[in-house]
Amino acid sequence: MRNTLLLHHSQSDTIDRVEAMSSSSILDTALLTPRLFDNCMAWASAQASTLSKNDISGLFIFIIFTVIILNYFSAPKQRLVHGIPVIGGASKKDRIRSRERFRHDSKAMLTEGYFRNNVNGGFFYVPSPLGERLMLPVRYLEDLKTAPVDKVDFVGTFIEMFEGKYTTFGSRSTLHPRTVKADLNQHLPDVMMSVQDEIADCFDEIFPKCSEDEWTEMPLVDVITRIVARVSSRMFGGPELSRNSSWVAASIAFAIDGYIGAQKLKKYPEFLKPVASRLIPEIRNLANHYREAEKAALPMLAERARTGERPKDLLAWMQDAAVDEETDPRFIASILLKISFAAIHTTAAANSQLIFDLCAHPELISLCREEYERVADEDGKIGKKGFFQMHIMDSIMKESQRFNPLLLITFERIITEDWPLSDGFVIPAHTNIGVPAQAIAMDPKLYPEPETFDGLRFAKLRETTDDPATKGKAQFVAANPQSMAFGYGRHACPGRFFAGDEVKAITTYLLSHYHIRFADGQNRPKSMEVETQFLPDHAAIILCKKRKIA
Ligand code: HEM
Repeated sequence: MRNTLLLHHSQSDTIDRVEAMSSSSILDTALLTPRLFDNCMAWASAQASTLSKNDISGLFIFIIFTVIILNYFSAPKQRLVHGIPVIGGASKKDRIRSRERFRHDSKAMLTEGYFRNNVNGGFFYVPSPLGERLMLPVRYLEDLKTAPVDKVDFVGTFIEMFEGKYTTFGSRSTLHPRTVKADLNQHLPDVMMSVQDEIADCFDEIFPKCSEDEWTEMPLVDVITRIVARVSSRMFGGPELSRNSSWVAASIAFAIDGYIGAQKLKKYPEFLKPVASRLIPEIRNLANHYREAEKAALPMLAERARTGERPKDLLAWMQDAAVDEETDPRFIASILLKISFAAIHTTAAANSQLIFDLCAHPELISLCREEYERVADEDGKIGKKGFFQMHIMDSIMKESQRFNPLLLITFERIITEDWPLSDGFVIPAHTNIGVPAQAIAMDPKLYPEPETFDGLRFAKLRETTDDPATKGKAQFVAANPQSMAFGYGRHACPGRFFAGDEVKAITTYLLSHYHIRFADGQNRPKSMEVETQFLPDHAAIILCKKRKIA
């Protein structure tokens, strides 16, 4: 998910920061700051040489006690609005139990909240390890979609979710959203041409070798993630970057290490995190990934600065668009990792879910193949018009995402000061807000027979209406109050147009060259709930066989 990533600082010192971690954090937080903790520790160490063993133990107990007290009194307290239902019960005991439940049963809690309260325009709280999240009825999205970022904070949610103070996840730089919006989306047709070359190479090199006669087992999510990482790297920095296997490995591992590291760190109380973060191997690995990003990007940036060469890739657009501290090549290299976090696992998840759905509904596969034959150019590639004409594939992708979006909650924001809505309701400061995206997608008022997977649902809608707005809303890339998988408003995913074409191109290549199916008796793998995330089953295997192409 997600996601823009990195702290607000002159990011040239990212590696040092990860290594020295908390010593110079500039993130303001009402929780105990790492600096305070480090200062305490430094002072204690200085004193230790002159003290006895008993004195030292006493000193440490005193420091930890002081820290806990400071932490308690300085932590921002969430104020619950009286009268808004809390899923699982409003008493303190119930909320503590529900916060735990949210870790693995979030979908049911959000469904319960939405269909009992929100569907008719009511708010509800869903307890989670981050506190009681306030779920908003979508009519309030208009009040919030362009709110100032310091009052309705998007990046803060990543910093909280991924322990950004220690993992560096969560960037307040706008360089990458800016360039994705302004440059990538504008040059998408050109980019997609080279991306399709990369896909063919990826299938040759990464996809398991299959015969035409026997079915071969394939761990789908792993293979697709490696393909998406390479294909995305082609867009980030051309063939030089996509063929750099150390970079590609780092771009995949960065997200995994950051994610696992954050999960491990969450088990510690706030005041121990500055120390614990230095001991968690995954968080320590992040510094290596930054080094790898610099090793890959710095020579490319230097060469391009020397020759004035400007290939059509994100690295070049970022180099041109960078201002002030963003112009530091080490900063640009670090942003490459942030954008790969936003782009790779998100797209790989959507693509894997789509392939699971195609295996579960094999009748759709032949429709996709026929559609590809209709829209492909003579050389087999898909052009701008062709991508747009792929209504069937687009529809299946959207239906697949309706059932299995990557995020159960989107439009996640932290309200930093009391924020009045247009009807006078005030969201209290320090509230995490969001919209239950997956529950909305199952609302029968919006989607008739929502529990039925109808791959052609959106294609039929596009064919049976003359209304351009309805046609637009039926597209995979639509971001509106009924389709919240890509968020909404000022931060709605700017990479969704690339992601949509990338998934179409990868899946079309797969279907044209291979047969796919589940093993006999195998059901569609269920997604895994991890708090707000709804992840494709990484252990699931599908079968594939090379197609005989006449
Ligand atoms: C199917 C794949 C993807 C999904 C499901 C997805 C989902 C999202 C979501 C839910 C948000 C937050 C929106 C909000 O809260 O309003 C977001 C933001 C973002 N996404 Fe994506 N994303 C995907 C692919 C990509 C790709 C391929 C890129 C880059 C090329 C990308 C770049 C970004 C960026 C930069 C942001 C932050 C925007 C900002 O700071 O204003 N995403 N994405």
